[in-house]
Amino acid sequence: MKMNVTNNTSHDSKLEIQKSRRESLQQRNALLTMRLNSTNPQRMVKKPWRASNSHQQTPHHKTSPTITSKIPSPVRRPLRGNDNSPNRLPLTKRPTVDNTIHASKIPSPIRYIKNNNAIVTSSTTATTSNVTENDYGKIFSSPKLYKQLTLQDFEIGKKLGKGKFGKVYCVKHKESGFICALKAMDKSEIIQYNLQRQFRREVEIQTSLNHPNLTKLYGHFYDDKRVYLIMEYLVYGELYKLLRSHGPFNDIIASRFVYQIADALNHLHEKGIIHRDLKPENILIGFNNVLKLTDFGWSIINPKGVKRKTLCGTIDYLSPEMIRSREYDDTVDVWALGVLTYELVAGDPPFEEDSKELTYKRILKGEIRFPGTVSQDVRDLISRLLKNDPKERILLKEVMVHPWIMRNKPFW
Ligand SMILES: Nc1ncnc2c1ncn2[C@@H]1O[C@H](COP(=O)(O)OP(=O)(O)OP(=O)(O)O)[C@@H](O)[C@H]1O
Repeated sequence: MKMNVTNNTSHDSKLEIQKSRRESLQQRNALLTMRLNSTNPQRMVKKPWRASNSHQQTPHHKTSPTITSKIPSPVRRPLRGNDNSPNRLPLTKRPTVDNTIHASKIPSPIRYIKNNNAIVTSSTTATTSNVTENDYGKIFSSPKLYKQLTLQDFEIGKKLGKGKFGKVYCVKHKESGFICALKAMDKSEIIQYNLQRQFRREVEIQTSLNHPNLTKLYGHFYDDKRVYLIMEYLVYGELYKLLRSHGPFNDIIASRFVYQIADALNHLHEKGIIHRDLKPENILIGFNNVLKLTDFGWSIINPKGVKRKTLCGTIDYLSPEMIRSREYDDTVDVWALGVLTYELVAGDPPFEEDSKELTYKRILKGEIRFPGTVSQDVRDLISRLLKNDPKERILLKEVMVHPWIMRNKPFW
């Protein structure tokens, strides 16, 4: 639901906004309840969203994509820690995620850009909760409840996915009816990989953040075997899967996505946090194509001016200074945003090669080859983000007002 709030908003229109926000929360809960119960909502038929400035659409653009259940998951090469580091994680392929409900129950998020009335029509059979967004955080941060939370407080729904250290489920908090994502991780594995400190840091950082484009962590609890993270539930899953199934996005969609991630990164940097693992796998999609950056496992609180040296991230997204083992700062996220922007409009990362060594070589060379379908405006932005010298990289605030963004913004 798109709302324009101006400074002169009257009391009445404020009430109107609050009301529509509440309604949209109820709609959200209704859809989530449907998904939790795996009921079969009517297929929501909507006009495919078309870009009004169609000249900007790439030949790859499809107007009505559907997320398919079995999306081939090309090998990504996560790189975690120095080769000698005890914390180095195995360089494994990302696990395949059971995405069946995404495919069968809920249409592509892209269709929601201009037409989200479908949420209303589809929710008639579902039960709704009266919990408002502000209450969500309170439910789990209330000292009384927080201390007492156990797995029994949740109704466990579908498995949403599996990460290296745990499984993620769609769950309903029985008392409030609030639907969220619950990530369960084995304590023994955290200890085995010596990740206690990293885990604690991830929880601390993510709990302290509050931004529309960052996945909220409402709280956590544990039992003898596992620790559980209660997270905001992002109904459409990973941006990576959408990109794989949809192909490159047109400028209107991609610019909106890039704007949101630039905003999220800017917020993190203002708080002195570097994400260090930006990539489409770590971006989840909520209602109305709102993107949420997630996975703060490699984030670090980094006071301004302090440089870091740890090599981390994913090979295709590594910055030249990281590859050269030089000191770096939050501009590594700006580089990664350049790689992400390229991947969104071209379909693949800019320096992708068959081997790690060749990829490194291409990153260091910094030569960007654009497919003919990529517009001049976005080429300009990508070139400014992917500057070899970190000091020359465009500021995130400038990204948000770059001509590519500004020209496409009216069509979001
Ligand atoms: N908040 C969420 N809402 C909806 N789906 C989620 C949420 N968090 C995770 N998922 C799904 O569960 C999958 C596993 O997530 P998880 O965070 O455990 O692992 P990961 O990020 O894929 O890998 P890693 O183990 O490297 O962190 C994700 O790929 C995503 O599809």
